[in-house]
Amino acid sequence: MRVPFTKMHGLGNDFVVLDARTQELPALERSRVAAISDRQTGIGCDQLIVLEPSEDADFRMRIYNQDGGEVEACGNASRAVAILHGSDARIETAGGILSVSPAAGGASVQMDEPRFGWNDIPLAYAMDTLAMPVGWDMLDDPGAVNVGNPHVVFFVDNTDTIPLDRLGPEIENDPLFPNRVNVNVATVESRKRIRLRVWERGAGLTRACGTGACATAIHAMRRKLVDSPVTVALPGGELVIEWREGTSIRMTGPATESFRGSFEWDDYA
Ligand SMILES: N[C@H](CCC[C@H](N)C(=O)O)C(=O)O
Repeated sequence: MRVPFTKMHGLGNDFVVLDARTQELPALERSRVAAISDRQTGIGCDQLIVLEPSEDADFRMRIYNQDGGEVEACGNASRAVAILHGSDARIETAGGILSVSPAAGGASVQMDEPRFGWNDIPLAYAMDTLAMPVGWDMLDDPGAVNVGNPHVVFFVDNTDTIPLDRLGPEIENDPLFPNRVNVNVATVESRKRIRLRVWERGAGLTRACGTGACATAIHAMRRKLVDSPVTVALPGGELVIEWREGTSIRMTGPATESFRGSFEWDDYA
């Protein structure tokens, strides 16, 4: 079966988007997701995105990490799908309902309120998620935020000096995080600007992470280090995050359609 796809990215965090709203697709096994996502032997992407019909929203967006695992949220993909859809939409995800509005060259995304309870992240045992008494090597005193998916946030003097390729997987897979975790290392440059690098659960180092930018901005606001809105500068570019305690999160930034193609379903088992 020939399957059309759209290759997209948000600040270099890239996606293969399959539209199952009009074309029925067989179930996606982990191995097939990993094969399609593989940059050497497959099409290559950080996440595989599948659009489906929805009872509760305009459509549903399923998100699969490069390792084949299905997850709850993907901020950059939400903006990419918004421009693909071409008009305002409510999108159902496993992490909640999103409202997206495409604009010139990008989109803004309204997401559910963040959650901070230790068992909402989730963590394996109770602790204060605003100042967690844990550390790994030079990374300590983190915060944890769930923005549909789980994030841990460390503030450091200079993000470029952190060996995230080594510490990222160690923290991602630590038993403290029963669902694993996305690892954010951030430098607060001013009350209006944060620099961020992310080791993503199930995808590794990416050029940008939309939910990571949201989680990091919110944690910095909770610690009174930045104001809202704040600009988050990732290796791939900048996002603007707005949030007030007790309200939903708004993320605004670019998204791009790279190219369209098709593949033979049975080529990726
Ligand atoms: N790795 C993330 C999913 C993708 C998030 C990232 N690509 C974004 O833009 O939010 C997770 O396992 O929760």
